[in-house]
Amino acid sequence: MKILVATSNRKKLRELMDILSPYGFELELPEETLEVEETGTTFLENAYLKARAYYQRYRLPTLAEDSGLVVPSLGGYPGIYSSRFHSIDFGGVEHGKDPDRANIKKLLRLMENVEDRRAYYYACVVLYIGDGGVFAEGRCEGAISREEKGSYGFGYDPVFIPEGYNKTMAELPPEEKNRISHRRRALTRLLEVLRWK
Ligand SMILES: O=c1[nH]c(=O)c2ncn([C@@H]3O[C@H](COP(=O)(O)OP(=O)(O)OP(=O)(O)O)[C@@H](O)[C@H]3O)c2[nH]1
Ligand SMILES: [Mg+2]
Repeated sequence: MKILVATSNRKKLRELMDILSPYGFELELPEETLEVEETGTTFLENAYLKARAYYQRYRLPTLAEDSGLVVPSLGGYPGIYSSRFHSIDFGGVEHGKDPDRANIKKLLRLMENVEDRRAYYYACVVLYIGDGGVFAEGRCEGAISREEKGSYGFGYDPVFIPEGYNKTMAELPPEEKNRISHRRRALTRLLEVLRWK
């Protein structure tokens, strides 16, 4: 089954493809990336906004995903602001050319004196097929390290230690991350909802 993927993040796309291709899904990138403003107040709303925008343009079954890192001791931040955390009005703005690095720098700075380092990744996926769609969610529990390690993955992976590991997500090869990630869990649930597996 061919599905359009409503994302501008190539690394996210790669993970979605690696997880879904064994189930016979062919994921396609749109010809043109749309600027979709993520104005929702939840991951679900933002995933729907992205899916609907691409569906309305291309009229094809569309998969969107909104995800982020939730740190309870920071009141749930970065949360839905994960990709632009460095630039938002919370705990001071962090400058830098690479947004992922600036996000990590800000997170580690805000957590310098924080003992409770528990965190989780969250993903909400939406498959939009016309008059609506189906959604599913997934979580990956873990903790925030004190220093960056590893070079696989993207985003906060160099400082996220998944539960049961003593390595960061960025030290795990892609197959391992894709076995335990929030994205994997959300997609597995989506396939169950669709009775696909
Ligand atoms: O280290 C990480 N490993 C992950 O597995 C992961 N998943 C999400 N995140 C963070 O959350 C933002 C998503 O924001 P997001 O869903 O809006 O995606 P995005 O803006 O990158 O692309 P798009 O799909 O919206 O076009 C990302 O940028 C990252 O900062 C992750 N960080
Ligand atoms: Mg986004």
